Amino acid sequence: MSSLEEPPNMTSHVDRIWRFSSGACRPSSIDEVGMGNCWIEGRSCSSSNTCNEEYSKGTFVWKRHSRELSRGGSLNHRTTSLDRSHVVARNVCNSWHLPDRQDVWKLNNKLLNGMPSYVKIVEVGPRDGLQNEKNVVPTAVKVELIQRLAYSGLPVVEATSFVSPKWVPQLADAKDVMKAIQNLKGARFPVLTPNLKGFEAAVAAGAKEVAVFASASESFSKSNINCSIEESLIRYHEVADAAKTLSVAVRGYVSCVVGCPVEGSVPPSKVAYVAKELYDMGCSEISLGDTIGVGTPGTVVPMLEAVMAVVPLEKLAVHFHDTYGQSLSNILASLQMGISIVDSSVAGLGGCPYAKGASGNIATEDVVYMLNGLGVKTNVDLGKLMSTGEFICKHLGRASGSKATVALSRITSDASKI
Ligand SMILES: CC(C)(COP(=O)([O-])OP(=O)([O-])OC[C@H]1O[C@@H](n2cnc3c(N)ncnc32)[C@H](O)[C@@H]1OP(=O)([O-])[O-])[C@@H](O)C(=O)NCCC(=O)NCCSC(=O)C[C@@](C)(O)CC(=O)[O-]
Repeated sequence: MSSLEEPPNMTSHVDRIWRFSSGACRPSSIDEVGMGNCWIEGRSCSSSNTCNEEYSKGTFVWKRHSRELSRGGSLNHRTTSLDRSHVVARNVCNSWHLPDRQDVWKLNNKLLNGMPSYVKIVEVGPRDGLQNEKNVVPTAVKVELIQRLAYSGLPVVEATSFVSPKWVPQLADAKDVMKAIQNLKGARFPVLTPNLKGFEAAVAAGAKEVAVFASASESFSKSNINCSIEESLIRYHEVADAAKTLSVAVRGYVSCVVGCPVEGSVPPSKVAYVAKELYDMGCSEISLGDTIGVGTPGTVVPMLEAVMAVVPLEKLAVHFHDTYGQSLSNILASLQMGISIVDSSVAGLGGCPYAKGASGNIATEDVVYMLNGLGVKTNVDLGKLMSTGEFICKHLGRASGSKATVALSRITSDASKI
């Protein structure tokens, strides 16, 4: 296969490590790496160095991107707070995995057909992630997590929930969290509100956006919010009306869009009904949640078709839990159908306290990695995001649920040993 035929992200793992291992291509100092003098590209190699030659003929795609990044992108920023492997990781994330959309297009015209050029990622880790933690995370850690996520370039970071502290004690400090992020700029910080009481408390605490959460399954509605679907819609009408008066945007979630832990499979018509109700009452965005992560493209596509028939495509978001490892394929199928808003959780944190056995959301790092590979813009800095994931995982005392983070960390730690 010639280099032109080779898909940009298909370089073998071993080959990549070999390239990293090439001693002649190593940076002579951390500055050299940090300032974007990308050593992988071989610019700092001598002319007799094979590495230079290899990259000039084999990796035209990322090479052009390295140049773009060094002009205005994050490779130009001198990083003092990150250690050497972080900087290396950043270079890897920001150059290697950013093919030119045009080139990918030529190679994979069919795959990219209909796909958006920009995807808005809604980070739900501080809410969906931390609501399910056994131990309550200190407020200061939550606040730092939110700050770091916003600093990574995420446009929306769901911050917390104004729900009953008896039901979800993990987020009982919602007011304090909101107070601490009042002056944080660069992202929007919606919060969950299950009723008017929660909405009023959220607005009083400074929330400018809220989210209501209904279910397409009667049983899940009962166990999650202690009322029927219809009762929940009445409550959410009240919230939506109050929000309209205050010009507060409301996002609407629909849970159990393909399966329910109690009822099993959920018909697409039921999902479409709840989604339309939420949309009609004034929700500006409808997020479709596969709460227990059972969906595959085989069930997700018909569900999306049903919802797209009643709610405008641009108002729809997808929210996949990764219990069965299907999230990325479901996201890809959703993007191919034109969806351009994806929910995810840093380090794959989370799960729903009322859906036993459901694992966390798909890791934001893995979504960004895939979108970078597709040449779809997110404006998220994968290096900063990965170090945010490390920050929260360190605090929680567990490994990251992001496969991209695990793989990239292994590569960079191999590189730093050389
Ligand atoms: C909905 C309720 C409140 C009903 O709870 P309830 O017990 O039926 O409500 P109630 O009206 O009888 O009130 C009981 C007590 O809660 C208080 N209360 C009532 N409302 C509030 C409030 N907003 N904030 C604080 N306190 C509240 C109320 O004042 C009262 O206090 P008491 O008189 O006993 O001292 C409860 O069931 C609840 O809080 N549930 C939260 C469930 C939750 O947060 N689930 C996780 C999020 S959903 C999710 O993860 C799915 C999603 C969105 O990610 C998408 C997906 O993956 O599918």
